Amino acid sequence: MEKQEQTSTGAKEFLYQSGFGNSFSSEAIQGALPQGQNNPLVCPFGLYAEQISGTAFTAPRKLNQRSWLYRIKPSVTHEPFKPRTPAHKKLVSEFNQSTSSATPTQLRWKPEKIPDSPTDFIDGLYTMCGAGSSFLRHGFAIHMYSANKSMENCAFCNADGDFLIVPEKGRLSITTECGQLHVSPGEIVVLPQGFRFAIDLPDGPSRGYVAEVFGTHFQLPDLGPIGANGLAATRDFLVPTAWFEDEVRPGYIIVQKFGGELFTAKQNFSPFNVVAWHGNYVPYKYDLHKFCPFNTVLIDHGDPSVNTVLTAPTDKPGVALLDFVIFPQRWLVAEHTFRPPYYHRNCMSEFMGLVYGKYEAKADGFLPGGASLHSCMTPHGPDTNTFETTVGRGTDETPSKITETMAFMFESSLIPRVCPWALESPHMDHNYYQCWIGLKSHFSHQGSDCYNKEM
Ligand SMILES: O=C(O)Cc1cc(O)ccc1O
Ligand SMILES: [Fe+2]
Repeated sequence: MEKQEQTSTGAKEFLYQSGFGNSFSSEAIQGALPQGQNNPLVCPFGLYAEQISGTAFTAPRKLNQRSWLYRIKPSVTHEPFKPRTPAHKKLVSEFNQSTSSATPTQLRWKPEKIPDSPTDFIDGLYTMCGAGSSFLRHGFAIHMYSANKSMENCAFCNADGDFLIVPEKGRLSITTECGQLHVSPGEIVVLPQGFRFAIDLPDGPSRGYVAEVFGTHFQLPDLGPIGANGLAATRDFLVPTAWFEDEVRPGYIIVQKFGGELFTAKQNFSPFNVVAWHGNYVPYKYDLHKFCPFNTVLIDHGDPSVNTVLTAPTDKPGVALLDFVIFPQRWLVAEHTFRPPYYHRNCMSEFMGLVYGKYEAKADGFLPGGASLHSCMTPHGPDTNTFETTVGRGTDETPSKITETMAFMFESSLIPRVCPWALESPHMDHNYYQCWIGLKSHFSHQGSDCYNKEM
């Protein structure tokens, strides 16, 4: 099924296909997709057939991902890769003592400024933290970006892993080999390992978050007792339709991220020259406002896993390499319950960001474009203000709605190491711990009606 994207601004509209994990197909020129076989001796219109494999050839069928691209010239038609100069010094794909530090401290960052000098998505991308190794195909990296200009005469290709991009400010107009996607704050986009893409900034400055997973791909979570419906619905995932340019582009550069280092290769044509394609290895976007949350309807604060949009699994059942979890608008109806997140320590590590609004556990200090990290077993929870005002309200059991907010969490079973520039960042909130220091003892042998008394 193809869908026309609705835009109220009159911006260029792109066509999308809908679904998750489907076998998709698309042709920009009718008849360009070979029928009945993948590599005919001569492809329609003289195109080259090229496969992109996102899983090992022999991966079980239900996990196997690959697509066939029919293009004007094959990707291989370029000069040798050379290290990009000057080197990008803030990208990491192997986390060890020489690249990053271990710290159990609660960390929080204020939003990064939009750069003054011309900076595109590639130059504006920097790794915050991560674990494991892209070389060993197990691990993840969390990056952020702050950019003010479109990529020009170049395409990016990430050989290390899949990018899940969460824009917080400014739309992204992304050209991929499968076609184009518009991604606004409040939407996310997944650009799987190996696809070439170029990011334009139609609104100017842009900022956001990126989760990168090594060695696996995002999938929808099982719904268990929730049943067959709810959370993110397959039909709300949008995949581009074939779009190509048949252009000579002298000095066009492919920038390849390989082991966290950037390499460049020159070619004289646009890599967005795929006239038709089919397969199940594809870039896609999803509007977080379409998420159908499930939650408590009587007592207690449920675990945030119920808000999982996408999960990148490990080999251990139920244990994620990286879960993408959201905290969207929703009704709170629990009775005699402390409704904000509980105080907790978690064997999983939690990196959080905020797309807009306020987060229910933090009255102040956690801002759109900012971030926090609570690593394995590091205690955290609502700040003093949130606790005092919630408990101070007493047994207010009327339903209340959390509105106009979109916070999210990247949660991993691997323990992140933090990059030096993130630890030394001028945006680091060195007073973060203060948000809990004011939590006082309300303990009383007389019972629990002590909250409104001065302690
Ligand atoms: O720490 C956080 O704010 C994220 C979180 C939210 C929640 O509702 C329950 C547990 C949890 O880790
Ligand atoms: Fe948490």
